[in-house]
Amino acid sequence: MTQDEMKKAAGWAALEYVTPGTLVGVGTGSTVNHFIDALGSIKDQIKGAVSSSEASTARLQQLGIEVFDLNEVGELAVYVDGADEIDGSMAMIKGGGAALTREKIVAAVADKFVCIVDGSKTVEVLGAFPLPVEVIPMAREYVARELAKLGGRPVYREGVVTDNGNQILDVHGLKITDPKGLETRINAIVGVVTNGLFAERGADVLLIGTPEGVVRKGA
Ligand SMILES: O=C[C@H](O)[C@H](O)[C@H](O)COP(=O)(O)O
Repeated sequence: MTQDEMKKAAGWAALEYVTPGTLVGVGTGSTVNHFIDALGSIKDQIKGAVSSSEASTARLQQLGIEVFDLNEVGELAVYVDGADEIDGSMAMIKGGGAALTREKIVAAVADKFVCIVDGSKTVEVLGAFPLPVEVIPMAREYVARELAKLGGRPVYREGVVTDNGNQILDVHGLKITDPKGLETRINAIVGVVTNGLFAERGADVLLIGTPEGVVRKGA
């Protein structure tokens, strides 16, 4: 079974968490693209979606799914998204696709976060995947110096501009023993828009695509 087939299995399994007649929060990335395709198969049964990126919006609309502005809707029942890493406490590193800020916003208004991954994304300790940090462009080098003081090695993701017009620093070499504490600490650096630690608001349900089938954790 290929990695993409495992992502697809997890993406389609997430349909179970979609309630007919509701709006669905939709994340970003190659795993979520499978979920979007799955949503397309039931598009007449849902009200529409709230999207976390221009890329997901385009894919949703291509399938005929209406995309709503978050400011025009209330709470969402469910948010479905992938992750770059997820640990046993359901804390995640996200933002490999630079969509972390809008993802964190949509996740914040959802009752339930359903994380969909292939088996390579589950880890004991977060941090082997470089931690993405979205920064206001003029603050990039200042933020990089502050991140270095925390023990990381920030690398500017050259050529990438986020949907919000900002830049990304990928922080290598962090030992993330306290995900919630580090999430709060990095967000307190002036010029940081968001960091890719989703620990304060982790996942509620984890669907892992494996060669033996989809493994579920949480409820
Ligand atoms: O910014 C991107 C998102 O956080 C993605 O959810 C994450 O990078 C996982 O993406 P993929 O499903 O492509 O591995």
